[in-house]
Amino acid sequence: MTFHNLHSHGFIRLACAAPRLKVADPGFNLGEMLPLLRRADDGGASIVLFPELGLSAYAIDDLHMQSALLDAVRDALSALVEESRSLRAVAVVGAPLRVEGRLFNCAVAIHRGRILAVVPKTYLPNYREFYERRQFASGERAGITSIQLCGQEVPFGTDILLSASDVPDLTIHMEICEDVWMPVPPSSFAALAGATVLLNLSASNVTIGKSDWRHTLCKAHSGRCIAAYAYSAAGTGESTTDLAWDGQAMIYENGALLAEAERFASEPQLILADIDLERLALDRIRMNTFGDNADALRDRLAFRRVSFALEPDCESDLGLMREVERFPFVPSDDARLNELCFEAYNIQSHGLRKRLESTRVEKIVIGVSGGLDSTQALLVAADTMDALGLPRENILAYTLPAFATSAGTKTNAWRLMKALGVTAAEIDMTPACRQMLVDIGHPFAEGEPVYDITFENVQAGARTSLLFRLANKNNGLVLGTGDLSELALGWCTYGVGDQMSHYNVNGSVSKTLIQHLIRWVARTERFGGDASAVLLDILATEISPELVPGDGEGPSQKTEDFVGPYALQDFNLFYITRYGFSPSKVAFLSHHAWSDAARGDWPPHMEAAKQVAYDLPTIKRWLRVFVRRFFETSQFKRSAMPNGPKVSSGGSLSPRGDWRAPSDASGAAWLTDLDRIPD
Ligand SMILES: Nc1ncnc2c1ncn2[C@@H]1O[C@H](COP(=O)(O)OP(=O)(O)OC[C@H]2O[C@@H]([n+]3cccc(C(=O)O)c3)[C@H](O)[C@@H]2O)[C@@H](O)[C@H]1O
Ligand SMILES: Nc1ncnc2c1ncn2[C@@H]1O[C@H](COP(=O)(O)OP(=O)(O)OP(=O)(O)O)[C@@H](O)[C@H]1O
Ligand SMILES: NC(=O)CC[C@H](N)C(=O)O
Repeated sequence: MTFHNLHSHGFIRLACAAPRLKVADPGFNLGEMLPLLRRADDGGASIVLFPELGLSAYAIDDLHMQSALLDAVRDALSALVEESRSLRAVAVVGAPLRVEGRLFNCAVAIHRGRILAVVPKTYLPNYREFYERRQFASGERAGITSIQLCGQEVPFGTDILLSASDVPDLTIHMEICEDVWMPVPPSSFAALAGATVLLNLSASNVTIGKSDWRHTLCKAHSGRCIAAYAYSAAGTGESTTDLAWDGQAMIYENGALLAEAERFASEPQLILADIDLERLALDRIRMNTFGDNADALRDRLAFRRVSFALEPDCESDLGLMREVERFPFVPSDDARLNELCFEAYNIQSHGLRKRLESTRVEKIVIGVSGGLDSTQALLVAADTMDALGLPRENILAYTLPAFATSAGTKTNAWRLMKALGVTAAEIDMTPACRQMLVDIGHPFAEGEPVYDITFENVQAGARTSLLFRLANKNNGLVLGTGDLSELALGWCTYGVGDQMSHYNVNGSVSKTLIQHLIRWVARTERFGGDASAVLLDILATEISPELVPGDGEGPSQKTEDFVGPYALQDFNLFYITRYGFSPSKVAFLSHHAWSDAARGDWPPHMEAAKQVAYDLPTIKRWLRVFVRRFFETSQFKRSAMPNGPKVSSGGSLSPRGDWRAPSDASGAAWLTDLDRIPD
């Protein structure tokens, strides 16, 4: 398997086809299906789903009981079986089939000349415009386990799953239209029994608003089942004697819409999307109650498994047919980003509000550097005071310059504190830091330009020590500012340093999101025009801890030169901690998200200069830094982190919350996997 092939990373390509159709003309209908099937197969699809009763057409009423029609369906099926010999994909088609004197509305799965299974529809609608029971029998209690079809002995029943022997986690279930409109669809049991790809062959006539309802069903069902759910409904050509058809086809994965066909199209429709089977399997492991639910319903999960070797193309670069956002914490859709910013601020500020109320402490002490994190924490603090009806003067904000503080950040710190109306003060940290450097015999005290970790941490420590004592003196809480990305990388000074506080509102907010939160406050002018102006200046400032003196031309320490671009590190952080993906898979995804600056949407209002691309070697280089720092050197900092609210999914590293890990682990397994990424 090659790195650039999607099958190497737990993906499988799924297609939904909505072909043109003629009423009661199986020969014509097969002729329309085949080109779509071949197109999907050429495009790397492993499963191609067609609509309910697609060979005969759905709305043909009593014509379903005509021998000539049923024979023509069998002939078309035989032809399809022959055609499938030259294809890799599993074709799933709908057909009316006579079995032991009854007629069933069936899904037929065909792969390389073999009919894998026939699954009859369970729930036959017989209300309002539907009359299926007049022609069909339900497959639920048919008592038939296999049938003869096209010269083959074929498993038959509603209790069948198709399991690929050569693709991990690929288990397919088929159900038919009405089946998913039930309170408990057959696919619920299939998912609990291990099916990851749930297929629905549908013929759902359209009425106003019905499309939304189908979306709701598929979205919720795919999420509830932690599965892919593909839905392909009959469209152009179905009989309009009494009804109309829109050909709605869609593919969902765990609540997210991956692809959707044009409705009411005059041309045949084919949609493809790549399903992340590994992600589904990992999420089912993580969500322990999924397994509990299976245990509780064990007597309903007696499925027969039909095993087959899919033999997908594992060598070619087939691309990746799903959108991978560059910023997993920052949506590129403006409306969603607005909503997310609103929620993030409220979560942060509600967390702090509760802590102040329960401690009966009414003051906050915070160090304001003019950088991003302390700005965000200060904005949250101001919001919290407003919500509690306390004066903003209760925020005791300090700017604490030392050896490396630049005029620019200090000016911005002052402008921000003034614009927000908090109690502002400046304390020069240089004498205290110099004294400690003298006391510990550091060469800097002798005038030598030694700017090592000790030199840096003396400053971070002195600031923290001072803030805690100011909190004692003023009966306040020290508000932490360190963000999620810094925590992941261990980019903070432990203990007596910025790692510690009484309560930290930023611990679950990534650096890439913080930038947008600040921009959102600036744009919405929540704190007035003066505040907005300084916020935009802060956003334009280079990210630096300002612990090592510069040469007057900007900071000497650019954080991203050390730990890598936060854009990439937040990507790594999200996929490694939220899903548990291996580094090589993260690199594969990151390459799709980041290799071409012109592909896909960027978050709104993002500076053009930041809209850059990263090649695979760069991605690999910084991923190695992430793996080393995250797994090997910084867990002890997270094991002792202060309290603070979880803000985003995939955004908590609290040992009391989402992330429990040993502080003395080896990163060897991740580093070995990293070597799978080509240079
Ligand atoms: N597993 C483990 N369990 C317990 N203790 C462990 C440990 N591994 C190391 N240690 C101890 O911890 C020490 C390392 O931790 P620590 O003292 O924090 O020091 P360290 O992580 O080496 O340095 C702090 C880094 O954070 C950067 N920083 C500081 C402040 C703010 C920002 C910012 O941009 O926001 C960045 C700073 O530039 C520097 O690179 C080791 O020397 C060792 O004594
Ligand atoms: N000059 C300063 N004055 C006051 N507080 C400071 C100063 N420098 C650092 N701090 C405190 O230490 C924390 C960590 O410092 P650091 O400079 O790394 O973060 P930041 O400037 O807030 O944000 P960023 O990491 O994005 O630059 C700050 O958030 C702030 O609370
Ligand atoms: N074919 C079907 O099972 C159609 C029934 C489904 N409830 C619908 O309205 O579309």
